[in-house]
Amino acid sequence: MMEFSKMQGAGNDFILVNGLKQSFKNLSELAQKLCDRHFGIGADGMMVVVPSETADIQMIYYNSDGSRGEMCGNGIRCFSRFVFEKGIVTKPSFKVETLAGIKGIELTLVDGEVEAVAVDMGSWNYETAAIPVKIDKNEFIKETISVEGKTLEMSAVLMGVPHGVIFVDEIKETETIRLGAAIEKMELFPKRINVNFVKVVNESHILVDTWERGAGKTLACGTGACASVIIAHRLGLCGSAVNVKVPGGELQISIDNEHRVMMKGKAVFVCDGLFYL
Ligand SMILES: N[C@@H](CCC[C@H](N)C(=O)O)C(=O)O
Repeated sequence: MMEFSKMQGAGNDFILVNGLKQSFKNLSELAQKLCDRHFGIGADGMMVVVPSETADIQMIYYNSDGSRGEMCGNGIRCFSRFVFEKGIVTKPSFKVETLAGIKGIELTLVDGEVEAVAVDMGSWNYETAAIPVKIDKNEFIKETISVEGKTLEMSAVLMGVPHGVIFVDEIKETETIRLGAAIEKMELFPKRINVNFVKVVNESHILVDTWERGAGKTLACGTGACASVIIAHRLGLCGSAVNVKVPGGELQISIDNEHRVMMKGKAVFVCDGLFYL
């Protein structure tokens, strides 16, 4: 038996495991087992708490298909509330090591309760070699792709994990699923890619629907919300402080003068339990 917590951030749901108390042989298999919505608990991803030599604590992230993700925006907010409320980290401002670097966390406490979590997501990278995109160009901005009989304009950015952003007049969930699934696995993206369909409402409000690499269509994607704002801002479609509405809730994203992205949103406990291995 193993102890777990289930949490969600804007409907992006996760299983959290304290790796300081329990050790596991194969985390990829464990993630697939726990995240299975029929035979397991059900979640978009799994996070394990492990010690860090360079930050206050380290987050290991796996997608529901068992692949490792370098970073997870909604996940790190849940992870931060988890380590604070379980007494693993005792201060409301701390640092979390991820495969995409060290992220600064600021918990908003109201009457001792974590009301919101702000994350300094760091900077982004447009270089095609870093994202990666298999194309003979330095950046992948407003490029034409053909998929499932459609011609689309897409931009890509690395926001800890690879993201594609496509602006649309209307978000259609069926299209997010049909096109997202096909784009994720295009040869153009050798490490696969997350795909965000974005409708700009005005310069401070956008709607985002995401197909996640390794997890499929989810109700929210934190890094995807950041990537969507970064690209929309670069193309002059929105300002530097944006409210992002996703199917499962809302996130506040802002870009500062030093090219750092800040993300703020909720992190909610669903339940604690024991899982039969
Ligand atoms: N849900 C996420 C992103 C999780 C990782 C992603 N699926 C990948 O493997 O790139 C978020 O909130 O950022």
